[in-house]
Amino acid sequence: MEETSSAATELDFMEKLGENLMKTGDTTAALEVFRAVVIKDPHRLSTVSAIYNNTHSLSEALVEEEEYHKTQEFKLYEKVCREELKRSPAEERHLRCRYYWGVDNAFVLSPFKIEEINEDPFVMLIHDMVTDEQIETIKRVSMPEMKRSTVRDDIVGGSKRRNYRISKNAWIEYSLHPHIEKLLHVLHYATGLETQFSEELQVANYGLGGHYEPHVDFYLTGVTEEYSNRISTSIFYLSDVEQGGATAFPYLKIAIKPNKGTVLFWYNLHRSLDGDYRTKHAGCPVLKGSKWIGNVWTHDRTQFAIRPCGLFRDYESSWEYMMVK
Ligand SMILES: O=C(O)CCC(=O)C(=O)O
Ligand SMILES: [Fe+2]
Repeated sequence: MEETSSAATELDFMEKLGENLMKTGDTTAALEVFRAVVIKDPHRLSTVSAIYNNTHSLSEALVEEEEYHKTQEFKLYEKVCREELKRSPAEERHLRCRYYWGVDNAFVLSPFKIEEINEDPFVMLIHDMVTDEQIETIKRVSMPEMKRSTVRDDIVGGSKRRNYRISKNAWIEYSLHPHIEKLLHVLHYATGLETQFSEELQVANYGLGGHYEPHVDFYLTGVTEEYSNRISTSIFYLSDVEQGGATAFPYLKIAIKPNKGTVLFWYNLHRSLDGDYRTKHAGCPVLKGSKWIGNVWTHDRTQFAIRPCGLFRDYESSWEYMMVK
């Protein structure tokens, strides 16, 4: 429904009020105001999330990382990395391992080995999906291009180096080699997603102590029809890691150990295409060995055949995870 201009002004005002409450440090009150805004106009979820996240980090700009390290979220992340916090067998009992013949039964002769990791948000592992030959090619072409990783700055734009992400990475075009092209092709058959709407392959390498602290992969700002959001993440594990280096989801209590050739897949967005904050995840510190991964971020354009939207906006279920406590 179109907003009338007076409703818009009221919502603008409420957003400003929320922002000011954030600056005074009263995040609980701010969130209440933000929630009221989103209930009135769900389309404002992305602006409200951006205000929330921006103000949050701006107010802590100087000591941001130290402050973050004191939060419950960070403690949760550390526990999940150390495997001190896991789901109980009861919580996992509905999850299955199964063979999947792929879209159009195209892989009936060599079905995908799917291990369901979580139902909602959906997370799965696809075992033995990448061959050693493909992995060698990916490493060979990306090695000379590897540079210290940066992160996108949603506040002032651009990218910068941050201590919360210590690794090297390179962006590789799929068309560079048939082995790399095949990754996308197979990913389509395994997931049903139109993988032509994917970013270039991001190859990353973490050395000893390398890590990537909790974050979401979806964009908080800058999403347009032209540049859509990251509906899914697929992490191609290109090496094993002797110790540490799991991909951890603090709120889901899941830590996935890298296993060479396996792909970890999850949806970042709700069916309503709102960001799902339950998917916050991290690369735990590498304690021994070296970790290689390839990231494929597929965008949400024309994915409705495989993932139609629901009847209702479903962002509510992940709202509380937006706030870093
Ligand atoms: O290293 C990992 O396991 C996670 C990497 C990640 O989350 C990312 O590159 O966005
Ligand atoms: Fe990520």
